Amino acid sequence: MPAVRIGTRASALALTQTGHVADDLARLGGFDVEIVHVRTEGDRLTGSLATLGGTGVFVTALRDALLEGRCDVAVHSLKDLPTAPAPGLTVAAVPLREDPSDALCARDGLTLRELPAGARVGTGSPRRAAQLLAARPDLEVVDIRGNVDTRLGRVRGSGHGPGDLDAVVLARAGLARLGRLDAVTEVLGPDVMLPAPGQGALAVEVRTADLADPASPLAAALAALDHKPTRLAVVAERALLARLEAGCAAPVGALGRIDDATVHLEAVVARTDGTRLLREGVSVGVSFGWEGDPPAPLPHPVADEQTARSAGEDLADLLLEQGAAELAPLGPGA
Ligand SMILES: NCc1[nH]cc(CCC(=O)O)c1CC(=O)O
Repeated sequence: MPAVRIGTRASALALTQTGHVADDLARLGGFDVEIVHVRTEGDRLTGSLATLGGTGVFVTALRDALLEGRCDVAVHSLKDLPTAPAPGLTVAAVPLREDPSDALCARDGLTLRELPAGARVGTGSPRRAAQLLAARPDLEVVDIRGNVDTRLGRVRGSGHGPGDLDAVVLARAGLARLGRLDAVTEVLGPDVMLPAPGQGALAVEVRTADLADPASPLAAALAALDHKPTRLAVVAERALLARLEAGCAAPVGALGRIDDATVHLEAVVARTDGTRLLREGVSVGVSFGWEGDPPAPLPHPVADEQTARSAGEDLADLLLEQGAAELAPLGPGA
């Protein structure tokens, strides 16, 4: 049986995500999968995520492991992946994404509307803070970080931590993967909170050289794992982020959806205190790249990705025309 080594961070979330991809690769390509643990800078640093500066703290060590041949495949949370391409590496699969929503995990089953005035809500994300405060200006947003269990433990009555908060906001997808949907008291719809670009999706990255033969077992298994509508949605979301020159800590939300061969992309740029939100959307038809007679699927839907990318760029330009850069810290060095 061909062997493949998958690199992962050692966090519970990374391990479950990697485990799912490992199972998929074993099923699709009959691989003997070995899991390799890689320690990343993001696991060591303890400061607020918003103050770490720069993007991709969770990603660099995994990419180094790939480039140095210590593993063959790396699984990332797509929202943690910088938008700049990594020389020598390719995201060969974006599997079907989970519900990309954010989720409120509050004490006593409370929803966002039901939280009392002045309630303390924990998040380290300026995007979540801004949209929370836009919906409920009376809340007190508390900057927190740490893994999912640490954050859930800070909710009063959770029984697992100090309980100094009334609620926290986390990605629903991460909670689903960890089997902790029991903690969710409200899934925040896109009308209230647009997720981070790429939230809920995974990126399966490999050395570009290993894809040279598209018929190789690894390339074929990755092509089968790739979910085209998810890929087009995240390409649009990430093109917007790149055009805005916004990092993962910027108060920018975006959600792409594919429906009837159309990419619908919605985005928000916010002032972190929630006093101003700019929200816009675009819809652009995509071709699904069927070719030949009889039609055969293209293995690499290049044309579609270009259309999805320009949807993201056009929406970013629209937001910039409306003053996005005056609201939020965007641009290099932001
Ligand atoms: N930045 C941390 C991170 N990276 C990916 C997820 C959740 C899973 C996902 O979005 O795919 C999380 C935790 C969170 O935001 O709650």
